[in-house]
Amino acid sequence: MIGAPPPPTAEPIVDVRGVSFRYGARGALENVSFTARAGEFVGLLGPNGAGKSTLVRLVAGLAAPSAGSVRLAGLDPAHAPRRAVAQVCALVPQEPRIGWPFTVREAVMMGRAPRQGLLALPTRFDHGAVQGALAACDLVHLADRRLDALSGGERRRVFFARALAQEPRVLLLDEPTAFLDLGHQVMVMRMAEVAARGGLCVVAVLHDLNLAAAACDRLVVLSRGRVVAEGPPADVLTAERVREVWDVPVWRGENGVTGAPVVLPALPRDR
Ligand SMILES: Nc1ncnc2c1ncn2[C@@H]1O[C@H](COP(=O)(O)OP(=O)(O)OP(=O)(O)O)[C@@H](O)[C@H]1O
Repeated sequence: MIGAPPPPTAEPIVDVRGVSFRYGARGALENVSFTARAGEFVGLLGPNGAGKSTLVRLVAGLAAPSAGSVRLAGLDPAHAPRRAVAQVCALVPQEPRIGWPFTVREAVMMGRAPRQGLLALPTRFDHGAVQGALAACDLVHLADRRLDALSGGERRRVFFARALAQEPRVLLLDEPTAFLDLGHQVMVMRMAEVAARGGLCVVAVLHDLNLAAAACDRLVVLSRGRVVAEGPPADVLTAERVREVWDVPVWRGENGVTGAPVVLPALPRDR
């Protein structure tokens, strides 16, 4: 963890209260409440199908809750103008899509759209934001490469850079470390931490409990559409809770270098 999170008294910029959501007859979220503040890095954890992506989509305004309320810097994101929402919040979805003929630099420049006038040429501020995002994501050497000539992991970094170039107040990341090698997993988590320490509110869906424990200020655990735990990583990631929620017996220890909690499956091997 880099530096300290904001005091718990700060106003939440993401404020989800008593939210439920259904896909047709199937309930995905049930009475979920959750807040996140500027300067905070919050990890959303939970097994497959727990409702994490659905919650992120509601915060980004891509869907409206069937009950309860979502506020994003005071906006109702499902009903506010998309441009106003995009000036506050950038989402890096699980499987971002974009037309292939673009270069990395052009794709990252798309993040500037909510800040540009219709048909206006990019300003030096736009170019500066794009260059900064490319540098932060270790993409400068790939800037003129076409997206279809990148590996899956490289493309994920491009979408992260596009979100940073958007200069949002809230950064929503859905599994930002999927398909990345260990070095780039750590790089992305550090970028998220640095963004939070710089004043962004960062909310990331994560499956790697140990990366989440090492980097996040606070963890929120979803299970079957409900919040079942919330708090600092060391309090949330107990062996009992991981076994209960993920249905796997684990060994719970501590990273000898950082002090962060570590959980590893504790299944005896069949020999
Ligand atoms: N488009 C959809 N139509 C119908 N049901 C859906 C749809 N998307 C998700 N669901 C269901 O809603 C529930 C929550 O899904 P969601 O994708 O939010 O879970 P998740 O925690 O992000 O899972 P994962 O870790 O597997 O990505 C699951 O039961 C899922 O099957």
